Amino acid sequence: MELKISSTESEVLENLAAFFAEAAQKAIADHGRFSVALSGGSSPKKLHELLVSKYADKIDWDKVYFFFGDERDVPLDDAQSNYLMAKQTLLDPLGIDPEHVFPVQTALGADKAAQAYTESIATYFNGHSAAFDLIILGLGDNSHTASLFPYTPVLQEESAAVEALYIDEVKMNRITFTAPLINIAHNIAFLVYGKGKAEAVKHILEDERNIELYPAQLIKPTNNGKLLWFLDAAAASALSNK
Ligand SMILES: O=C(O)[C@H](O)[C@@H](O)[C@H](O)[C@H](O)COP(=O)(O)O
Repeated sequence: MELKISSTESEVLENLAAFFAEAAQKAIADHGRFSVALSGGSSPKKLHELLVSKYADKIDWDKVYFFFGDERDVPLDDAQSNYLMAKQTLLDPLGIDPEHVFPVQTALGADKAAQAYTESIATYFNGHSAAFDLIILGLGDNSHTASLFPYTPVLQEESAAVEALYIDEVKMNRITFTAPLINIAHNIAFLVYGKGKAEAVKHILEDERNIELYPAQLIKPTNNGKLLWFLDAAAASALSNK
């Protein structure tokens, strides 16, 4: 695991954008395409905007394939949709071919959408191990990541790739990558900035293992992948070993 602590939010975003570009270039050179699972929430918006403003002509975007680490069980044109946020801040501005974007088909209903997403991922990886080239994750102030929330059954999932479940904390169904799917990725990058995340970062990185309370502790590469934490000083401020 690698901590990349920057003094400011903009430096964190610059670092992750540069890592994204490097990972994309390596994957495209190695196997002709780059599979990335985007994070939801608000933190990634500025990363997307930076990729558009600075990397539009530095990455072969036509060889990038976009998935979503989790999705809210809402229509894809709903303001809460992670797909809609990515469409508005990244996919449309870059003119990404919709054929290269895999939204969670929430119109099917949560359970069927999770099943369909599992099949889409298997088809993309053509029966091989679903090892994404990059999975970007956020961190909630309650230590959840993707839609792996505290005290939910999905935390115990050891084989399924995608699960749908009702999350009482947010009063909605979510569809989420499971920890086993995230952990086989070649690169896993947390993007966490702001003081409000400092306690959660400390829980995940320094407190005793308690995955029910701190689900993001589940995230550990199992396929020789890289785990990187892109943090600003504020989000890292509660760490004793920086
Ligand atoms: O669908 C979601 O909301 C995300 O996948 C979720 O895991 C998010 O990354 C964290 O809640 C942090 O969200 P913020 O970046 O908005 O703080």
